[in-house]
Amino acid sequence: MIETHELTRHFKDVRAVQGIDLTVAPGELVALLGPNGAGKSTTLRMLTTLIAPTSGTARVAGFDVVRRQREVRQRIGYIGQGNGAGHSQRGRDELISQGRAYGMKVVAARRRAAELIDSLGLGEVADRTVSTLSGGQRRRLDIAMGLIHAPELLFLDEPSTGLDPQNRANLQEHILRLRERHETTIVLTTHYLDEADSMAERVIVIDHGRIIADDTPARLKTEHVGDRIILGFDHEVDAAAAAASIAHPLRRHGTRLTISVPNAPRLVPDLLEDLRAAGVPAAEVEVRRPTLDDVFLTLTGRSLREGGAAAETTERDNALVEA
Ligand SMILES: Nc1ncnc2c1ncn2[C@@H]1O[C@H](COP(=O)(O)OP(=O)(O)OP(=O)(O)O)[C@@H](O)[C@H]1O
Repeated sequence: MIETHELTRHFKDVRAVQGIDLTVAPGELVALLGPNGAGKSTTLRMLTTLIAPTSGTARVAGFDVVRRQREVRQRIGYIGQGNGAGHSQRGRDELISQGRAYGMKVVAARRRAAELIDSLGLGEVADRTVSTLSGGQRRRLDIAMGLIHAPELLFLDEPSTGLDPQNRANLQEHILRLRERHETTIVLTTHYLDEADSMAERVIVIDHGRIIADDTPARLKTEHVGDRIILGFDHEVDAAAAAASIAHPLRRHGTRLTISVPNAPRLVPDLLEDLRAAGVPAAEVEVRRPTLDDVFLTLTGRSLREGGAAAETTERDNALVEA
């Protein structure tokens, strides 16, 4: 569905995108994750023919983005960061006009608008003037606009930025449902770690215009960071004795041990039992599973949250229990 080779875009001396090789198969849901200024939007704008690459090539839906712009545009939907929908028309009419702009017959545009209003839960608001809609409703209408011509491939640039957590969750659910129904390939950009983690099967981490990792969220976390088990003991001498009996890599700080393991929840029961059998039972245990931010931190030495890159607090799987 998408194939790029050394895709590059410079703005004077800013190297926004530096040689991206990317393949996206039909039906995939891919999230481009990276801090502000990483080059996500610029990549999307090249793939949607809005700007030309400085060098390199990209084929989207089977056509070259520079030489066959019209063919590419007919096959894709693009929902940018701004608000596409106008203000004075009713949502339903906006949708129908958009369909007409894509050359659809009025009957077909009406039918498709009705279908999207249904799939995106816009039933109650479709007949209201766009200017009266809430942020979340507007964003869903934007998505319907991008889908009116039934594109094979949908690009969403930060679809949920600016929405409150409830509206964001709601929008994510709609995107997932929509994808199930219409089998659309979806590429979205986000700087919300939880959004990339929960929605995408594949996360492409971009930093300084380059792809630095590309995998499922679970594999990114296991391969780049791994789990940690933190054990607390009543006395330092017990912690030292326990450390000597544990085969996994670990660090000791006084009465606490931090153990690095691939799959903590499965290891904890045996580990606790072994320590009890060895006469050095743990007093506390905490399992810490990595977030995509930990992955980014491991890869770059920086946090995605720095500089407000990702405002959302990601829930860590921290369970502090009495052992
Ligand atoms: N039209 C432009 N002219 C000059 N520089 C630009 C232009 N568009 C983007 N840039 C620069 O290119 C770099 C990449 O920007 P881009 O918008 O692609 O990042 P991003 O990852 O989408 O960030 P954000 O999450 O903030 O949208 C930034 O340094 C940006 O300032």
